[in-house]
Amino acid sequence: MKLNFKQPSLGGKIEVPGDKSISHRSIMFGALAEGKTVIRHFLKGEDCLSTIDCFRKLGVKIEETDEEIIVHGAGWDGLKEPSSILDTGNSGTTTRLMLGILAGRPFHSVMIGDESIARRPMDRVTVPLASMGADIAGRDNGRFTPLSIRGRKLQTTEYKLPVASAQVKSAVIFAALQAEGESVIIEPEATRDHTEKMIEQFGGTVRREEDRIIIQGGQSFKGTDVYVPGDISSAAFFMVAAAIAPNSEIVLENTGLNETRTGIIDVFKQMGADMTVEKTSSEGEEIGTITIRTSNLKGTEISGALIPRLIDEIPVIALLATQAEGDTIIRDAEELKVKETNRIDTVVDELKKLGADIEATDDGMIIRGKSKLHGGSVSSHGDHRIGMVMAIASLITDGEVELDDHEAIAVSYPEFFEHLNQLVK
Ligand SMILES: O=C(O)C1=C[C@@H](OP(=O)(O)O)[C@@H](O)[C@H](O)C1
Ligand SMILES: C=C(OP(=O)(O)O)C(=O)O
Repeated sequence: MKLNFKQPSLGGKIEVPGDKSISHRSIMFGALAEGKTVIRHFLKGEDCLSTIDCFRKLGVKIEETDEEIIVHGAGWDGLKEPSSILDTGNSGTTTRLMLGILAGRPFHSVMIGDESIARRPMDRVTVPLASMGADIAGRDNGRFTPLSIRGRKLQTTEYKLPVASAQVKSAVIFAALQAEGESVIIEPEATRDHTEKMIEQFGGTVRREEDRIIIQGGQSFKGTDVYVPGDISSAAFFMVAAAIAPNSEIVLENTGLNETRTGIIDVFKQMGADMTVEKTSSEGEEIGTITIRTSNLKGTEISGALIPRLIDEIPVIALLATQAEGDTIIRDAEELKVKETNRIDTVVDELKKLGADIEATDDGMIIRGKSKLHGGSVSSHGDHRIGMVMAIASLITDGEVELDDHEAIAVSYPEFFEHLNQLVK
């Protein structure tokens, strides 16, 4: 795809598509609940469509209209042995969370994903699940897909997460919900808490005591209505676009503002961005409006507890940092190496092709600011977020950007180019 924007300004108002993490979980809880769940503003990205497809193969009736997804749950026992392989596509969230569900169901299932999923570590989930009695086999001792799950009765656990990962936490929560008695999950650093919030929304209970999440097994859930807020991880691309393009001001309505996800807002503030954030609803998931204008940015340091709160936004923050005054240093972000691609390497390599002064480190990157970017040929490497970073970069390049494999963007943001063209003046 050729991108030739001639350094435009951005203006206007959009609502980004539904949050990916919440969309996945709404299908999962809807399937496990008894009765009907109606989901509005669901993300129809490829990853969430993979989740729908897997639950249909497990015997759950799911209807799709333009406005709503309707899940007809029949409780935990409503899931049936699938007669074909569950294909999780490109989605780590689908693969890992479903392992926690399937480990405790009384049937056999097989899971496979795409080439990227086949490289991503699954032992971070299969090891704690095995300690609860799960029987999961896979390539390289259960480290990689394809995985075969023989569902069994599970025991409770007290598990301290070795990595800050909401996917691992959520998989263990789904397993703990099926065990008899109380399980404790200890989280050294807070990660997104959509699973915990959704347990309550579907009529269950979960206790949080500092870094301990306490789950009572044997809970059942009741179908409900879910509104999925806009995905702040998708909004991030246009926040960066408006901050770095000249004479710009854009408004992003109904964006999710869950505290465990708003690290990017903290970074924008640290960098001195011209931005306002207004909360419009605080029931369940917080929602609000973000307004962002062309900004004079300064470099910053991003590390520690902030990392899990903006993990998927780091590639686009790297682009933002190329336009700031001074250096930006990102540390403690090794997790980027096990995403759809090694995102430290892909973002550094691709931004360099456009003239950015950026260097990979063991656990992050160093970006020197005020780079003048030029055109060039780049690739998403099949990673949706890298594809969107390069498309946003093309707004400020002197010359055309040729983006290979832009189709990957449909994984999390099918309307991305439509929204981009709408905002470009
Ligand atoms: O739980 C989730 O929905 C997600 C958790 C994060 O992954 P990790 O748990 O691997 O950090 C994030 O990168 C991913 O996009 C979605
Ligand atoms: C890492 C991501 O997703 P997942 O782990 O679900 O593939 C992402 O969306 O950036």
